[in-house]
Amino acid sequence: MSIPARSPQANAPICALVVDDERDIRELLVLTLGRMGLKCDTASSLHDARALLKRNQYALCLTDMRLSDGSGIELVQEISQLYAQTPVAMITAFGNQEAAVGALKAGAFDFVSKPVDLAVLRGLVQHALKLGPAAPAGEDAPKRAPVAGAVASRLLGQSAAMAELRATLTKVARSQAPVYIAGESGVGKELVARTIHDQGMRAAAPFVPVNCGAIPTELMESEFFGHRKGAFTGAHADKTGLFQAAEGGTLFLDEIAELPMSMQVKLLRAIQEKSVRPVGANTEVPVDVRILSATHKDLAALVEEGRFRHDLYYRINVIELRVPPLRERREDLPVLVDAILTRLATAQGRLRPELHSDAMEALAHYTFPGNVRELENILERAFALADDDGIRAADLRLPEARPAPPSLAAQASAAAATLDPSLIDPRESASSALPGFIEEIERKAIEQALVDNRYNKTKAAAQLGITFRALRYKLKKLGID
Ligand SMILES: Nc1ncnc2c1ncn2[C@@H]1O[C@H](COP(=O)(O)OP(=O)(O)OP(=O)(O)O)[C@@H](O)[C@H]1O
Repeated sequence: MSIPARSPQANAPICALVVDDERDIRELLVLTLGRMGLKCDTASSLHDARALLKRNQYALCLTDMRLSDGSGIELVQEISQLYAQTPVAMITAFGNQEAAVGALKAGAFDFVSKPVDLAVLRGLVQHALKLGPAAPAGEDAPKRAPVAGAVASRLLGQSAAMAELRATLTKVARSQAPVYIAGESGVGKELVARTIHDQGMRAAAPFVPVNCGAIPTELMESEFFGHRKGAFTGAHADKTGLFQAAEGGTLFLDEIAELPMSMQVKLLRAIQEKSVRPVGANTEVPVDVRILSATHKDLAALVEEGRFRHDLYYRINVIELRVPPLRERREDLPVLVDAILTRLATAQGRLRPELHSDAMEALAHYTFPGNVRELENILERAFALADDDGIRAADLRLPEARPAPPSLAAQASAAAATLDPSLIDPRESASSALPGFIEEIERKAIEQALVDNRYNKTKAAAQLGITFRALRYKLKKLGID
């Protein structure tokens, strides 16, 4: 079917289709959209909606879930397939998360629950309009937004897996559906989340990454939802939470598996109701935030074990993306190595060193348990050690190229030795000032523990005798990425 191009004239009326069998709701929606400058056609049944869609082109369709002659889901599916340039949103009954998730899976870009909150509805309409001028999700989409191509190129890799991931991201960016990003540590999950944000219609609004494992449990509610002055001891002023900080944009919940059960319930509520209640406040504040989440853990297994709420998993996992480990896409190594070395050289004002073929060969055979982040660390270290002659395999100091791995007991005593300040000569340290010296000891111990535990932070923290959160804090403080 050929779809007429949308009128390029800026002052041509923008048309929306409102589908609901309740007259009052239709009128409310038409009034609200009318105040936003949209002209509306209305349909009270699936049959009428189909007829209108055949004749006209719409910048947006809002449909109720239950229609007299069928389900709104059917309409969502048809619009996504036949009129892909029309964003469609579903109106669902309050608290009916199955319907909301079903609509998103069927291709709706968003949903709004009844009773319709007009502020939420206005936000949704604005987002829908930013999706135009219409371009089908798919191959044409990257050409539409100039920022998209630029950002997509940051997610490097020539493998088929990365090409497929980039193509999926372009489609996913158009939707408002929650995306769950699975993959090992250091594989690029946060970069994927940023790319979705940057390519989507929320790009101009904030991208707020949150490490769920780094917030102390007792502060979580206030961090996420904010608080009112006087809500608890120490609440000296009103504080905006992370949801409100991400207003209009994206909240990226990294390490979501670390959320305590009590917080999982509250998070689910905020996501479903699209509103938050700051600690100490009497009223809810509507929020318009897209939720992306990630963890390196097997979330489905945690759900099975009863350690992660099934309903929250179901809600955040409308679209699941898997970022493959680096060892499954070794073709990406040359382009990644090239980009990382160029970045290091530019940052340090040095010439980009040559990577000798023996070094590339060694990288090609290495398993990269810490994925791209580990590759970055390896190259950074090699870059520091390399002379004008370039980087050779020995400069990489790959764990597997070292002498036979020590036993666990030997590893433990080696870690303990690294922690023993008496074995480190402060005169050999880059900084002989006490804070710098202590930091250096910490850095060495942490780096060693990470290598010993194949970049598994939970195990590294256990080896170091500190909590996972404390390790995350120290990694951030010491700038160990
Ligand atoms: N495909 C890629 N192209 C370019 N850089 C990448 C790619 N994948 C990862 N990186 C880089 O590797 C580093 C680690 O990536 P990122 O922080 O996104 O990983 P992660 O999976 O979120 O890690 P963690 O599980 O530890 O939170 C970052 O510096 C990121 O820019």
